[in-house]
Amino acid sequence: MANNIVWHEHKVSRAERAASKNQRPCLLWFTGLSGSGKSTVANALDVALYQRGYHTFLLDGDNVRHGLNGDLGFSDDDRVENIRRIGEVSKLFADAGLIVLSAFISPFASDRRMVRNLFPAGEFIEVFMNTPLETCEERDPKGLYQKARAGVVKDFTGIDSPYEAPMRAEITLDTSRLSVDECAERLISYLHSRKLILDVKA
Ligand SMILES: Nc1ncnc2c1ncn2[C@@H]1O[C@H](COP(=O)(O)OS(=O)(=O)O)[C@@H](OP(=O)(O)O)[C@H]1O
Ligand SMILES: Nc1ncnc2c1ncn2[C@@H]1O[C@H](COP(=O)(O)OP(=O)(O)O)[C@@H](O)[C@H]1O
Repeated sequence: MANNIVWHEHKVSRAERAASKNQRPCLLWFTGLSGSGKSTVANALDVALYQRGYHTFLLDGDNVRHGLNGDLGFSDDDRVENIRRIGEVSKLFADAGLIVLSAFISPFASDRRMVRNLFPAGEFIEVFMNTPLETCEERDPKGLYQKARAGVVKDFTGIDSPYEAPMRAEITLDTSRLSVDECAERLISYLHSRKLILDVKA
């Protein structure tokens, strides 16, 4: 596939780019059912980091599926390709020195492992939104569970398409028990404790 293509080393390294931002590049990978709070919590963390002066970028399921992955649906194969592309894009943003927040259902453990393996140890942080299906379905912010139960939407995660829960996520959050702010605080504390952000300017 990549015949006759030579990898170019950049003159400015990812570490140098990140050091000038007082942070280490990393990827926070939010995974969980639709309605589990991935977007809401990722956005809250994004705002909190931005307000403290860190450089971030948020990639979100619905938005990426409008553009880059507009050709993909929700078959197993399309979900695999969706996550493969997003993993590569996340890596590019991290190479730019950013703290990347990616919020996708990413139902298959093997795909999440593939993305993890693109990153140096400690720079892929799996955030498992372990909100019970009942709560997600009760919230049903987009009315999709109702459509899935009625058979109007097919292959819906948690209903007629599988979700493989992470076994060893770095962080697990249940938004039926924690507020948005509590979730964001836990994530900030984690980043701080791992020295991924160096100086919290609260
Ligand atoms: N069949 C089916 N199953 C699951 N989700 C569906 C489906 N059809 C549409 N949607 C909407 O698409 C959003 C999930 O896209 P993702 O790219 O995160 O999915 S995946 O990681 O490829 O499984 C998901 O967004 P979130 O609710 O934010 O998770 C849904 O709004
Ligand atoms: N503690 C909480 N954390 C995150 N979302 C919550 C919480 N409590 C209620 N919600 C609501 O649940 C819904 C979660 O939807 P969303 O963030 O889009 O989830 P996902 O991106 O996983 O599909 C939103 O309507 C949000 O306002």
